Amino acid sequence: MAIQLYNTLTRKKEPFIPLEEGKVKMYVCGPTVYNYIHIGNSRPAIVFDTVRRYFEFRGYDVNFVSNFTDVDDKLIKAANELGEDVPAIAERFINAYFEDVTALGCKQADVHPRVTENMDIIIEFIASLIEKGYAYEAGGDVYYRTRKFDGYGKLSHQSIDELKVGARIERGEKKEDALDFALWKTAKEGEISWDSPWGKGRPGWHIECSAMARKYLGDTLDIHAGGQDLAFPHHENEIAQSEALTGKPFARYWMHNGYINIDNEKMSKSLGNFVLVHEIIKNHDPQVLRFFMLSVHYRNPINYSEELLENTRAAFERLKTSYQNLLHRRESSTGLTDDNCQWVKQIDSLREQFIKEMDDDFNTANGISVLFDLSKLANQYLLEKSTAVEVIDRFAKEFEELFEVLGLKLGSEELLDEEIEALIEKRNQARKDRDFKLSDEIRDQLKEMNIILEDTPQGTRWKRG
Ligand SMILES: Nc1ncnc2c1ncn2[C@@H]1O[C@H](COP(=O)(O)OP(=O)(O)OP(=O)(O)O)[C@@H](O)[C@H]1O
Ligand SMILES: [Zn+2]
Repeated sequence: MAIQLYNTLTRKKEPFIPLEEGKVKMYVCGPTVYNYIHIGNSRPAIVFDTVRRYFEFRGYDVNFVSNFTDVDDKLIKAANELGEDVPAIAERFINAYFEDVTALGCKQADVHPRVTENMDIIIEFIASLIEKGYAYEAGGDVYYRTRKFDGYGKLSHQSIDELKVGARIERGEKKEDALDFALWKTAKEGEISWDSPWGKGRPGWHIECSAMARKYLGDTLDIHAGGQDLAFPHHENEIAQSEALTGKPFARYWMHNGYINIDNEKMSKSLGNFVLVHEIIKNHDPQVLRFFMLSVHYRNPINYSEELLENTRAAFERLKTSYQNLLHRRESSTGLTDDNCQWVKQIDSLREQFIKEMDDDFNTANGISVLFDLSKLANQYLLEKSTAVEVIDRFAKEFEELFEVLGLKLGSEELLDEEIEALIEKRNQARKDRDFKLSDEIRDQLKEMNIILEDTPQGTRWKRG
């Protein structure tokens, strides 16, 4: 069966049918790089990285493009406030973005295009829209003629008349109609700018994605994605721009992630109720944050609190401990045992269950439940008197593959200090009990994780090797 995904455009779950067999062309709106990302901003990064990984796991070749908005009003404002220039700020926060999302287990996109490096195609795009009558110049600005585009409102399911109610013409704007939006903004004195047929200025926010998505993925994409707040007006405007230019559907499937809230309010920079990823990962394993995020279906809201994050840590550790215990047991395991088939069958059926859950609109929450079932099954197996290498390996491989799909690491290199100390405590107890086999096993386990023990008269000391 095909992967089913919820399409904001049709408000239905639909089977995913790629434009080109075996391929997925996917564009995710990236950050405006004027600050560190907060936990809310990290949700689309984690969610759509997982979507990409899952498509790859199911054998698709994914072309994944995610932009950086490296010039816009917010960046210009930040530059003025900090007394720095826009490119310096953008560079700093692009680096910070990579650092944060890499820590969260996100792979780099195939292309991370930047607005400032694509000015030529953006200007060309706007010029073509003017030529076709979908845009007009007014005093150095260029606006999109919203009413001219028939399907306007189809993504956010609003009619032009409903939209008209909320629309205003701000002072100084030279729009023909309150619904029109800016494609090009004339530069104010001293502002960063680029030459264009309409004078010095910079592009509006929406046009950049239409132009860059087209350059890297073509006229029609399989999937276009971003946070729920982007559906309107950003994505609605992207559709208007792209479809007016090409006459073809811009994206076949639109995916939107739900909000991270704090006290039931959207986490956002403007409300000031945000927690930066950069800060939180100083005291919390970033993998736990990823696990936390994936424990909820991507379209549901998450009410964030540090306490909740802390609670998921124990659950995540339980999964990893099962895996570690399997690896340990491998050495003392034998060849085939009589009931191998039974266990392998059960593992197979859990794998199938995981795929079924993920095929259903990337239900990572249920996928993670299946991982807990796998862990329970593994723990049960480890209670058997004798265990077979073959079964242990099968369990271990399943853990490794399914963790990889979710971008989670089983790696012991992330052992926290407390975990190391707990293992040392366990080893001390084993030595008191004169269980030298166990105490040596723990020493070896720690050694494998690059932790070196030193027994001194004052007790056991440890260091990372
Ligand atoms: N609280 C949130 N929960 C989930 N996704 C969010 C949240 N806030 C922003 N996003 C998403 O983060 C991505 C990056 O957005 P962008 O850099 O434009 O953030 P922003 O709009 O400046 O953030 P803010 O909303 O805090 O002002 C977008 O896909 C956006 O939808
Ligand atoms: Zn966009």
